[in-house]
Amino acid sequence: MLKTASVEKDTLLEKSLIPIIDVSFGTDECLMKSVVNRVAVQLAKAMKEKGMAMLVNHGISEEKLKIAYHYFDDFCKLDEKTKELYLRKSENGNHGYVKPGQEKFDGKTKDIRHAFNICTLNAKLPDEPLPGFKEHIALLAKDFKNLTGLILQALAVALELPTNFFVEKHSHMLDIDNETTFRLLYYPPLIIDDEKNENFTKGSAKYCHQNTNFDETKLGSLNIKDENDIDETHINKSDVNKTFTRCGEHCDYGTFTLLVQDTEGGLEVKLPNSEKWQKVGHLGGAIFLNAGELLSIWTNGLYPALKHRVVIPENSVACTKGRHSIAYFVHPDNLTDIVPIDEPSPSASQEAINKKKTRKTSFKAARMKIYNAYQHVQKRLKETYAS
Ligand SMILES: O=C(O)CCC(=O)C(=O)O
Ligand SMILES: [Fe+2]
Repeated sequence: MLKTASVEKDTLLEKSLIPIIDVSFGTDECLMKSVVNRVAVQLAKAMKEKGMAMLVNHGISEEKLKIAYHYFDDFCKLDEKTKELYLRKSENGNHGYVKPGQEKFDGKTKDIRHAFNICTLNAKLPDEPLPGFKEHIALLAKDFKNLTGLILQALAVALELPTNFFVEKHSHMLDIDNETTFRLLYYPPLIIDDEKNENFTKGSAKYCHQNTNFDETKLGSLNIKDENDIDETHINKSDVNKTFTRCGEHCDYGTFTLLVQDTEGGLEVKLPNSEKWQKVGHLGGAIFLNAGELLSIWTNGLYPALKHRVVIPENSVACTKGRHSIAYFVHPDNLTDIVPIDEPSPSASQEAINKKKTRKTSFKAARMKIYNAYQHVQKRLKETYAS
């Protein structure tokens, strides 16, 4: 059995049901090629059967991640007025701060978490109140971008396409004309109220100030120093995962997502062709990779998008600890046509289209769904932020 840092029992990691892929690569080109080929074989199996994998030896240092978590804690601690200056505004795209309760990933349940979407490093970032924020995020984002390059190559090799097939379609990540997003997340500790707490207002979530002093040596015990040090969110027992949740069920919209979490805290998935929610668990230092909707459309469902959510954990240790995560949502350049790979794109020559006429029915069906990457993500974002 795999030794994980899970406090939850019965996790997919514990049961060795999540493929673990070693992605260590150096700067040597020959070595890199052989790593791409090996990762391609493992990724093909993982994506087909599970829609997910855990990446290890990826080279992104724990230290860099921790500093990013701390920066985001400091951001969440700023007064409301300052935070408002950085709010995500739909009319300006996806960039910016998202307050707890502002998103409903499943369309009905409010997500209790702070999020900061970074779509480009040239957009407004809290460098003034938090000197060094931008510089640090830029370094970390570069690491995620490099790792993404390797995965995009491996995916192409896995699908017997030219190695740079996907790389070329993702040439503007974190730049203009591309919706790739680096997202900082903080899930506050939760106090589930049994209605005996007199500070508790029935049916509402109350946010206090942040606890930024997370201390790994306390893993497994409550991360609460004293009453004044808690960013506690009280919620009514009957509202748990009904009115409020940590992140409602959804599939990510793009090609794939890379996700790191500092601690367990309710991440669950539905394996392909299963309706059962299963706990992921926690493998310290690993990066969780999950397939998104565009990869699924591109591969005609061969690599299904992974349904996932973050629930309010039943386990009181997992529940009363704050949780940090960072998601790197990989998106193709906006004008990329999203057409199943074995179908000609609308911009392909008439000759190529004629060649495919024998498969009239399936092509017709695919054409009905043709849109570019930008149109797809905009449609999905509208659904997520509809109040
Ligand atoms: O924080 C997590 O573990 C998952 C977040 C997530 O799925 C999302 O923001 O799309
Ligand atoms: Fe997600």
